[in-house]
Amino acid sequence: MSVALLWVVSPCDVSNGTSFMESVREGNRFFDSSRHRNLVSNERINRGGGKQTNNGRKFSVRSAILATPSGERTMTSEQMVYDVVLRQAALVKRQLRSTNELEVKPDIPIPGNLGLLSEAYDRCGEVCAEYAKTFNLGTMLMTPERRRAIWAIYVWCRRTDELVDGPNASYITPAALDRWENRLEDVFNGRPFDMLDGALSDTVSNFPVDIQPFRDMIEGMRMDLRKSRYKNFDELYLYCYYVAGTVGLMSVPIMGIAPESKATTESVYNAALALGIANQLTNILRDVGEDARRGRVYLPQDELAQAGLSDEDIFAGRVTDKWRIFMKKQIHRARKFFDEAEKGVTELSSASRFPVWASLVLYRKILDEIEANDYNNFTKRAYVSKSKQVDCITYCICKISCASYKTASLQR
Ligand SMILES: CC(C)=CCC/C(C)=C/CC/C(C)=C/CC/C(C)=C/[C@@H]1[C@@H](COP(=O)(O)OP(=O)(O)O)[C@]1(C)CC/C=C(\C)CC/C=C(\C)CCC=C(C)C
Repeated sequence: MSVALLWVVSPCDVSNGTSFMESVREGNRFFDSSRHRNLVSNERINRGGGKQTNNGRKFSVRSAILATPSGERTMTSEQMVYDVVLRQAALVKRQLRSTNELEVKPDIPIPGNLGLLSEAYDRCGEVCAEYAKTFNLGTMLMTPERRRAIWAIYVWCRRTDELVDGPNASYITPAALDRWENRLEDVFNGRPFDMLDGALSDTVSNFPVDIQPFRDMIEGMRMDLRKSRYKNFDELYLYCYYVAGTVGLMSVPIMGIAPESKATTESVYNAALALGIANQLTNILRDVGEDARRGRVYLPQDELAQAGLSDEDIFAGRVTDKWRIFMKKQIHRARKFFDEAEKGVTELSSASRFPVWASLVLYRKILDEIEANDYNNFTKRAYVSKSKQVDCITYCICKISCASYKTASLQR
């Protein structure tokens, strides 16, 4: 399956890492960039200039995130990430204010043989259907424009993750990630390299999506290359934001906030961030054994030490009482993030709620399964059975129907 996706990632990338790098370096060769640059600048004018800021040129959150010149951090990870949340929320609000303006949007030219935007989106849909069946099913409730935009984002995230987690991961260097980031900048500047990038280029020109979460996801991949231990939860939080919280921030501008929602835009984005963090923490707790076999320990080192545990205990894979107590605390923390996320789901546009609920409920259930395995996440993979998945989905449908009923009665 991964090989199939890598082909989708870039047909010339499969054989070895060098051709991947070549492809990134020569990313614009199919493209008439001068023509497109004009089209993009026209588009910006049509949108009242909002897009310029959207594409991230005016701010550099990265430098805020990292450090002072002396190398010391001045804020916690949570504070720094909240900056990105505020930025994305501000962008959405700006776009809302300018929605009355007439938009004449040029098509993004798609490189490659097929040439058509709709085919590019169809290919994204196929990848989604292959890799994320349940989620893909949920997207069927969304409007066609939203559904295909979410597909395009999904595919970009999957390709980014495959760079460090796929079969060619050993070829990936920080320089290759830099090239992937350059290619991302090209996507946001309307200069896609391949058809899948083309779908994303079109998406980001249609929806108020900020580039920063995309850059930050690549930063998470860099972190994965250079780091295999996390000193404390602050460090882990930043990693979880990079690789998963970003997905929440990328998705909400597409899914949309319900017009009747009274919640602030910031609070909805915060909930989206929380869902990403909760999912990633859960993923980490489920995969402790698997990660340890790759020499990785994502659990906060200071909390392990406080619990009287060390990396050696993890590598030995012994489920002791100390481990159970430690795990209970970690699970408790992940659930808190799910609770935070729940508050945002009902604020999303009605057609987007179902896939989000489904992903929240199914992922949260993994925590119950870790408990049911008596905290043995070394040799047992917590897994939600098909019948439990059906129960979860039924629960989501009920929850959504109740919420819609309540809203309808309030409006009457
Ligand atoms: C409806 C929905 C879930 C939309 C998200 C669609 C989307 C763009 C997904 C991209 C996911 C992806 C490929 C991310 C790459 C990095 C990565 C692998 C992150 C881990 C996901 C699990 O993936 P994996 O396939 O490895 O998992 P399994 O091993 O198969 O279990 C993550 C753990 C995190 C993914 C993060 C999310 C899905 C966050 C979603 C948040 C929202 C959609 C915001 C919802 C809004 C509110 C207000 C709550």
